[in-house]
Amino acid sequence: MTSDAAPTPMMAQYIEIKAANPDCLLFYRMGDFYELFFEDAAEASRALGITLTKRGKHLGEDIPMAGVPIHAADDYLQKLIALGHRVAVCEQLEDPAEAKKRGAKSVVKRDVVRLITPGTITEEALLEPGRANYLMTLTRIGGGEAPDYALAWADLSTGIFRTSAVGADGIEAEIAAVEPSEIVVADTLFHDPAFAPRLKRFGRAVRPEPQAFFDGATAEARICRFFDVATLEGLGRFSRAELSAAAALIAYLGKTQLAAKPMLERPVQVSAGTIMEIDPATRFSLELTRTLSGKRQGSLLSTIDRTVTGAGARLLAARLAAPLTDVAAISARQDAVAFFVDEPELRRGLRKALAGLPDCERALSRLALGRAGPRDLSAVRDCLAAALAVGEMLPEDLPAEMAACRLAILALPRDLAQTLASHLADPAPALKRDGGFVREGAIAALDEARALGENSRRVIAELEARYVAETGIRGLRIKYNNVLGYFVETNEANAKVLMAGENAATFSHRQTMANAMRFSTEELSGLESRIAGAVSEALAIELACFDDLGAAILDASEALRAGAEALAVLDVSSGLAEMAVEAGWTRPLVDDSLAFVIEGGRHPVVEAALKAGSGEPFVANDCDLSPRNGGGSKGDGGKGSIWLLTGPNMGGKSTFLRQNAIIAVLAQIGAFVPAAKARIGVVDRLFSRVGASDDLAEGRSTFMVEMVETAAILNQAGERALVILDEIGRGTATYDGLSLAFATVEHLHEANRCRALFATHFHEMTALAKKLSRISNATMRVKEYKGEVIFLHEVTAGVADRSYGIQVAKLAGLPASVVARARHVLAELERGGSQARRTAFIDDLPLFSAALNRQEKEPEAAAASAAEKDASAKLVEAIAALDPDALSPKAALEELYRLKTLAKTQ
Ligand SMILES: Nc1ncnc2c1ncn2[C@@H]1O[C@H](COP(=O)(O)OP(=O)(O)OP(=O)(O)O)[C@@H](O)[C@H]1O
Repeated sequence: MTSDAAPTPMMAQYIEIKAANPDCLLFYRMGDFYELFFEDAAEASRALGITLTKRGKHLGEDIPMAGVPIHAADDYLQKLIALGHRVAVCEQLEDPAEAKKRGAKSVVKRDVVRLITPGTITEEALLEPGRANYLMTLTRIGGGEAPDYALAWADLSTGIFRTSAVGADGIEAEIAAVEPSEIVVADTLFHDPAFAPRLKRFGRAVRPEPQAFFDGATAEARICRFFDVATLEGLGRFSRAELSAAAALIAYLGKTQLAAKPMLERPVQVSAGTIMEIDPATRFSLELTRTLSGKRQGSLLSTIDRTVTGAGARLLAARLAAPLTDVAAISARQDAVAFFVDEPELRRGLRKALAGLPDCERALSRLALGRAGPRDLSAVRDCLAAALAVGEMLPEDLPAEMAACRLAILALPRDLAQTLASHLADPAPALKRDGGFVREGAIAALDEARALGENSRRVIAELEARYVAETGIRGLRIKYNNVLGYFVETNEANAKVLMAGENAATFSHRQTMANAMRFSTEELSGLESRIAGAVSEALAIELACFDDLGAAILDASEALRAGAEALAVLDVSSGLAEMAVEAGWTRPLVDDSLAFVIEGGRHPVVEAALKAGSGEPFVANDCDLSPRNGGGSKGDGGKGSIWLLTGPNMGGKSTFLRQNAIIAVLAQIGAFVPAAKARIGVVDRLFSRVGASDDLAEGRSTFMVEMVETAAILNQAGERALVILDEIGRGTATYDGLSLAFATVEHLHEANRCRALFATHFHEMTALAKKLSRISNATMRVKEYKGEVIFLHEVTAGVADRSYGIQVAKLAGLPASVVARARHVLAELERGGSQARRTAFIDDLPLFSAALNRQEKEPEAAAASAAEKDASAKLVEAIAALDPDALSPKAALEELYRLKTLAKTQ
């Protein structure tokens, strides 16, 4: 390296730190900015639209640089994280003055204090209020035929920590239910060609880390160390895979949070079988949390969400992602909703008390991580006050779930609430570094220091007036800047007065400016140190108060968390009650039977959309998939029924299918449902295949995706499953499709024996109702009026007489000539007859005859192709050229062979 190529000490430090964090954008702290260099600068400039500049040279080349000011860093971080970047935050670890003491050229000590990754953010500005932000680890233990898998997930911003052992088949379903922002897997699993394709669907969220993070042998010890316990026995019986996943999560937190220790609750096991399994395709097609186009607005969650706090919205999302299967637990939740339905006054009062509350759970997490500001303290204060007010509202006699909430609220520390209320100013500033967040009158010493600061300012004003009087200079001013501190300023002409005679002893010259001169005086310096002392003393008192309040909050964190959770539960229950009252929902009966009876069911999202749009009413429909002889478990009674639904396009089939699945989901999260009456025997697994989707990223066509998903259903659905299938087999040739649809329904009936809804355009299938005992036909009613079709959206028993596809096509704006032509073809086809006759009809039709003529002529045309003509001509020529008389017998034989070869080439 030549001397001009040697990096400056600072650049050498940068390069070293960057080398240790190669996969992150490095935010390198320099004064009031985070600077980025080299490729990082170019990337950040592209992603954030910030200016790319340069600073010095490295190896003879300019060093690209881009910077973001500290105060705006959160906004920039948010964008980078949303784009899938990871950011290493490198801070100055000492005062620059300290570094200077070591020598003029020494560099301020810096190091990375935190890696910001999508799954580990905690800042309010980077998080969505109503959405949990999960970091997840996936572990595989044991090779061979049957390895064990487990997941662990945690929300750093709220402290939730869960583990779950999963079967190999259920991994994607469980990941989809949690919707993590980041999934950490061992690099060996990440690169395993047999497993890697399964991770592909989660895209950039998946992150490989060293296998050592997942080491099973040290897992338990690592977890115990983190929670400072001697054994995990009291927490449940975790499988080895679960321990490995939980320990890996803790290891990853160590790597990203470095010194700071997040406040996680002890891990809670989510045991298989307690939650309705819903695979990713079903979640997608039912639009539970996102619409088919990926938006939150318009999903089931956004339609039913009447919560008024961020924590409530998160809890509702979590409940919707994991409907229960335990009847008692469902009924306990229903009791709470029912209570709020019956108590409108209390519901309103409670929702008013909770509305707009800050996020206490997230404030607590930031406090534990040492990243809190004054507003986090005031968030705790406000939540505590609201919780205590809610506690007053709640009567003693409550359903179990609410009674538990009330107990948690009553256990909240009232003295802390008082301390916070009496100490914190309102509103609080965002940053603690400038003080101003402690209320006047809270701490006597602080009031004194502040008064001194204030007084000193008054004394300065008095001093200025005195100097003016004494010197007779009216333009004399006392000013302040960071370099000189307080100083006296006059213009040049007046300065002479200050420098002459007696004045010269008082005013000592400090600085000459373009049109002013600056002086200091002893009195002024004395005052200045008194003021500075008072201000810094006041700040020190405030910061100490911040620490004390923070420590007091953390001491009570368990109770506070429980209280915050209680408020979230009350928010969800009262929100669901609000929804139920607003939209006329009812409490479903959920039991252990196999019943599935919905009377007057509605699709909440379509109904809301109709209301907001055309204002048309939604037509309610019944559905009954119960076993034929009641809900028993013997004989036919133990097997669910199947409805075969036919009807016109746009008739409302998909809506009907989906609404029944959605009602089952709502019932099992403990909500009321959009139906006049409903009885649902617990559904343990929900499958929905509605609508087509390509999976081009994985190289699968629409039909292939449909078959893969159908295969999953037929292989996995047990008798407690609910299966919704829409137009299976439509993506291939008619007969193939029809045969597949037939076989699928037969399999559902005979092998899976589950409750199912099956919509189809193959009217031939309705014959199955005669053959299979638990199949019924249902259809969407339509009316025809003057050749137009009117959709009644009404489901009735029976079979659709036709599909009305052409009428729908006309509504869609197909050219009139095409519609007329299609009617004509249809009429001919419907005249029926044998396949041969039908083909003959079609052949007679003008368009088809044209096509046919072309087809018939095609063989001739082919025969007359140039190449063939050439070959025949050659053969004729060769025969003509022969002179049999002139040939010996041997030559004649040779000629014969030659002709034969010529003929073969034709
Ligand atoms: N019960 C209902 N009451 C009122 N309007 C409805 C009802 N069901 C469906 N609709 C309206 O009809 C439209 C079409 O419904 P849907 O997509 O369910 O039809 P479909 O029979 O599945 O059609 P296709 O066979 O073409 O997929 C919906 O977007 C909605 O506006």
